[in-house]
Amino acid sequence: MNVSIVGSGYVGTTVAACLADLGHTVTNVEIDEDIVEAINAGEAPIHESGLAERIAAHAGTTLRATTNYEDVRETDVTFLCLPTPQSDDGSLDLAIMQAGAESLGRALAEKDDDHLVVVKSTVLPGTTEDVVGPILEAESGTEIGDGLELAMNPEFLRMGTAVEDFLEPDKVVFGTASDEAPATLRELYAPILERDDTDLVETDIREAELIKYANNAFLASKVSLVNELGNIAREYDADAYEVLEAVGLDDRISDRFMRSGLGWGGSCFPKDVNALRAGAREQGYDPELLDAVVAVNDEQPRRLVELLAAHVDLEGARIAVLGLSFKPGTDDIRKSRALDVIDHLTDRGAVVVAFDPVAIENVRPDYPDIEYADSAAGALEGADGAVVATDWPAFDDLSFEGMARSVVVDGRRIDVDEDALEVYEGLTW
Ligand SMILES: NC(=O)C1=CN([C@@H]2O[C@H](COP(=O)(O)OP(=O)(O)OC[C@H]3O[C@@H](n4cnc5c(N)ncnc54)[C@H](O)[C@@H]3O)[C@@H](O)[C@H]2O)C=CC1
Ligand SMILES: O=C(O)[C@H]1O[C@H](OP(=O)(O)OP(=O)(O)OC[C@H]2O[C@@H](n3ccc(=O)[nH]c3=O)[C@H](O)[C@@H]2O)[C@H](O)[C@@H](O)[C@@H]1O
Repeated sequence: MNVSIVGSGYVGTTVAACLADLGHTVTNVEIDEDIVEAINAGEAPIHESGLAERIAAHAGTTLRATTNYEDVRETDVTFLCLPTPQSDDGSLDLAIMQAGAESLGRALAEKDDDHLVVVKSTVLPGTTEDVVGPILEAESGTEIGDGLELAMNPEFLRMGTAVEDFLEPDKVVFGTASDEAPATLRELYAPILERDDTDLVETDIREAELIKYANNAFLASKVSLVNELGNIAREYDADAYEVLEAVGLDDRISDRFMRSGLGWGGSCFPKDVNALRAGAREQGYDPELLDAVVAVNDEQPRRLVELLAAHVDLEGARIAVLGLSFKPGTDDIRKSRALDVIDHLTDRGAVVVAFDPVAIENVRPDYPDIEYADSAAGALEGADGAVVATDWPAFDDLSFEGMARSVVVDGRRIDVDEDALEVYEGLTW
């Protein structure tokens, strides 16, 4: 099938490369010329395992990128993979989606054949039909249902394992409002749907939109609940990891997303939980539980720094921060809990020396006044204390030798030889 993908970030680039791998012909429409150039040169514009080789294999044949929206006319289906960030008040900001829909609609005005537009971005219920649809109709001069079809197909991939998650998902969700769209989507996803482990959910557009938010809200809530239980466990001098490992043996609960500590960050959970809270309020419902989920998450970095302050006078102290990315396996620092830890430390007068295997250059512009080290050992050298903010595997079994005082507060439960340290505190154990 001939497919166009608007927006070539984490989702758009991954989906494009994977669809090309499944045998489709794919055009990425992207406003960033550097990204377009990279893809056309056969290079991955972002770091994701398995992505570079797929782009290299298909670029120039069945995969190409362009800044020209008119190229969508050569395709049968367009996926919108544009950012849906949060506004200052936490609500969903649709400005980029609206601009993208306008450009797409204008390009489709000159197309005679039928076209299917699929929203893949995370959007609140009603956005596809009440915002994107009317813009497409107005700009293209074609009515939905009469040459133009709409569908919603949320994406559940995680950063760091994006390719694997897209090609081997637990579920695929199609939200449609016509008879033709499901058949087209089934054909497009055929090899993925043929897997025994992939469930297909076919539903209406509103449900598909909400499934995505409910999914993220559930996972973020699970981690906040695990953190609250971890905080309580610590008060009782109990080990939350042992407790929750046992709890996770219950099939109804599962052992995944059970790691307590510094909390959840990233470009998705924070903005999506906030958009759902703001959207719920707009609909007249007060989402008290989701408010608490965010409140618990926001407290964990402060709690970590309090634990350290119980052992080290932070004013003027040299503190190593190990890990900056919002989780291991990525250089993404958006809403990383590590940044909150750094803010609390510097507010209390500490001298921060940070290390991360890949994310330092993303942090430096916003934090030019802290120190950065080339290695974990370099960050620890002469430090009066250390905090673990990201569970990079490379931090397991680290030697904390060289610290002025080996006081370590761990927010992520890495493997540590506690007996070799003066003080070792786990945030929730
Ligand atoms: N990053 C992730 O792991 C996941 C993200 N999502 C959702 O997918 C959507 C996209 O997210 P990401 O790929 O992370 O965003 P991103 O920010 O990585 O990429 C978006 C791309 O769109 C481009 N763009 C902006 N305006 C444009 C326009 N008018 N025309 C063409 N291109 C334009 C940007 O230059 C950028 O390359 C969001 O709604 C997000 O919530 C869903 C599942 C996973
Ligand atoms: O909507 C999205 O964009 C994506 O958001 C998350 O994916 P991602 O943000 O890449 O990362 P996760 O692996 O879910 O981790 C999110 C945060 O939760 C934290 N976490 C996760 C699991 C856990 O047990 N404990 C924990 O603190 C991580 O450290 C990280 O900060 C979801 O897992 C994806 O399914 C979804 O598609």
